[in-house]
Parts: sequence; structure tokens; C-alpha cells
Amino acid sequence: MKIKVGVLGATGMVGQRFIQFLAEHPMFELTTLAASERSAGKKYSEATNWYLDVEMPEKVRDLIVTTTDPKNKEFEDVDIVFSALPSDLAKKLEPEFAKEGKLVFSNASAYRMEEDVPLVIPEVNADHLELIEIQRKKRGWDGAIITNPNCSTICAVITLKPIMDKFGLESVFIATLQAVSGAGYNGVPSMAILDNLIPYIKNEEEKMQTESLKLLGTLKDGKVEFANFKLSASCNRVPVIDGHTECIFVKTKEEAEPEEIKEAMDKFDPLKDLNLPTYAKPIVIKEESDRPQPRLDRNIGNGMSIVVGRIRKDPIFTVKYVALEHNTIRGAAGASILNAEYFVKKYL
Ligand SMILES: NC(=O)C1=CN([C@@H]2O[C@H](COP(=O)(O)OP(=O)(O)OC[C@H]3O[C@@H](n4cnc5c(N)ncnc54)[C@H](OP(=O)(O)O)[C@@H]3O)[C@@H](O)[C@H]2O)C=CC1
Ligand SMILES: N[C@@H](CC(=O)OP(=O)(O)O)C(=O)O
Repeated sequence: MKIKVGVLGATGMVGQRFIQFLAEHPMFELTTLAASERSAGKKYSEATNWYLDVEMPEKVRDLIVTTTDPKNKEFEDVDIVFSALPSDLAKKLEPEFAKEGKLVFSNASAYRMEEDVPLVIPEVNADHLELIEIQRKKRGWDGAIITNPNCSTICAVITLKPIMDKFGLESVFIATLQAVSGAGYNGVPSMAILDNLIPYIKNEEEKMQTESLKLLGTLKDGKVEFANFKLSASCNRVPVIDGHTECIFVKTKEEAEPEEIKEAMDKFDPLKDLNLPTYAKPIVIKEESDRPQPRLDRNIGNGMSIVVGRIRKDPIFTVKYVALEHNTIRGAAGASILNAEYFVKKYL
């Protein structure tokens, strides 16, 4: 039997991606859509400014949007909620769902760095999910909050994991070129971004610099020991709709040739035998000298693969390369759904 699920923040940019992936999901039945008071009581199709270039799934068009209150009857049979709430609201509302026994798979940054909250990319650190036992004891709830990282962090960390495992990491520098969808529908005015670039995204560099070390850290005696290497990020907003590009410079502990790095990335496919519906090969390598490009490559692996190109020697670091991620799929909704699929397969 399918597990009943709901989406919080269902009308937003990430909420819409959740709906795209959950409407016909083999493990989950999407029953409940929640948003603000502005949308509640309306049909989903009336409440939403649909921005995706795929049709709104027929089965959600007439669903009545509810408020984000776990006591609403629409949440009664729901076991899992996917949260695409703004972070300040997530801070307040996600615990209310966990207290009602719901598993909350969250995109929001509110709880990512809490000691007892798993921050997970299943291909990288699925074992950190064990933190939920500590979380349940400490917070006294039957549900759980499980988070996925910031979109830019996910892109970088997936490519760094196979390098770290084989050669060790000493220092990493990342310059990002981030799509406007990352800022939400009303996030960046067109007059600010067209014919332009904005070399600042609030808190993004700090998130990349801390979340990466937690993700690549080791779970020991119920605590995550952060990975021990230096990471510096410089984040920019560019006039692309979907698809974050990152120029990544890596100094490894052991000597490594670009070909060896490429091979390590290409072989990285840790969950391929689990048959998770949203899983795709985590890293796809493009050989052309002018790839990856957001418009051409963001949908590879249904938007779940990180597309890497231009792996080459660097005169200061060991290697440099370019990585591309579909930021609202692999960097957001798809990441949460993959966490939930993995959790259900391994723990339920
Ligand atoms: N993992 C990642 O890297 C990414 C994470 N995110 C995170 O996901 C979250 C959502 O982002 P995004 O979809 O871009 O944001 P949007 O602004 O596009 O959507 C926000 C959603 O929250 C709802 N909402 C707003 N106010 C309230 C309220 N008072 N009560 C209940 N619901 C409310 C909105 O409903 P309504 O339409 O009714 O106003 C809407 O559904 C954010 O926390 C963001 O930081 C985003 C991108 C990538
Ligand atoms: N800040 C990211 C998206 C985002 O919302 O990140 P976070 O989930 O860490 O708040 C971007 O602008 O592209």
C-alpha cells in the first residue's frame, strides 16, 4: 500500500516540483497540499502561479489547499510531509508536525545544522539518518525532522565525496552561478537580474561552508564529527531560470591526475541496487569542452544527476572542474523525495 504524503508550501517554486514528482509516485500517494491563509480554501489550480514547463498534474488541479496545521483533517492519514516552507515558518511549523508523529522531510535551512537533525544526501551520508533516534528521545516526539542541504551545497558535495574517499581533501574553492528560481517566485525582480549578475546571495556562502563539512563528516557515538578540510565559497546570482553552475577547485591530500578524478566520479553510484524511484546516476560526465550548460544539461537523469565537465589540472589546486545541478530538483524537491524513498526502504 502507498504511504500517504502531503506538501507544505505546495504553491511555491519548490512545492510545484514536489507535486511534479509525487503526483504519480510508486511509493507515495499525494493527498494533502498546504500553503498560507492566502491560498487555503482555494482549488490548487486557482491558488498557484504554475511556473513549470510540464502541465499541472490533473489529480491536483481540484484539490483544495489547506492551511499548514497538522491538526487539520487533511493531515489525519498522512505519514510523511515534504516541507518547502520559508525557513522562518519551517522553524515554527515543522516541529508541530513532528509532534503529531509525522516524518518531516524538509528543504528549509531552519534545522539543518542542529546536532540531532540528520542533514542527508543518501549517496553521501545515509548513515546520519540514525540521528533521528537521538532526536526523538531529546525532543520527545514520535515523528522526525530530516533535512536535505542547501542546493549549492548538494551540487558540490556529491562531486567532492568520491574525491574525498579516494584522495582526501585538503582545500576546496567554489564559485557559483545560481539560477533565479533558487530565490523563489518573487525573489529577484527581472529589472535587477536581466542583463546583469548579482555577486551576493544572503547567507549562501556560510551555508555551503558549514553544511558541506557536516555532510562529509563522520557519525560517531551519536554525533557528527565534521570533516576536516577548508572550503571557501563565492556565490553569484545569474539570469538563468533553473540550473546552478559551480566552478570547483580542489586540492587533494594525495596526488591525483584529472583522469583519476574523472574515473572516481564516474564510478560513484552507491545506491544503484536499491531501485529508488527518484534515483539517477549521481554524476554524469560530459566530454565536450563547452559543457555542462544549464539550458542543455539540467534535465539529465530527470534533473537528478550532477553534470560535470572540464575536469582539468589546476596550477594552484590539484584539479578544477565545472558542475551543474537542477537546483529545484536535485537541489531541492528531488533531494527530499530521495531522502524519503531511502528512509522508507531502509527503516520502515
Ligand atoms: N534545498 C534547497 O537548496 C532549496 C531550498 N529551498 C527552500 O525551500 C523553501 C521554499 O522555497 P520556494 O519554493 O523557492 O519559496 P516560494 O516563495 O516560491 O514559496 C513559498 C511557499 O510557502 C508558502 N507560505 C508562505 N507564507 C506562508 C505562511 N504564513 N504559512 C504557510 N505557508 C506559507 C507559500 O504559500 P502561498 O502561495 O499561499 O503564499 C508557498 O507555497 C524555502 O525554505 C527555501 O529556502 C529553496 C530552493 C532550494
Ligand atoms: N539560496 C538558494 C536556495 C535556497 O533557498 O537555499 P536554502 O534552502 O539554503 O535557503 C538559492 O538562492 O539558490
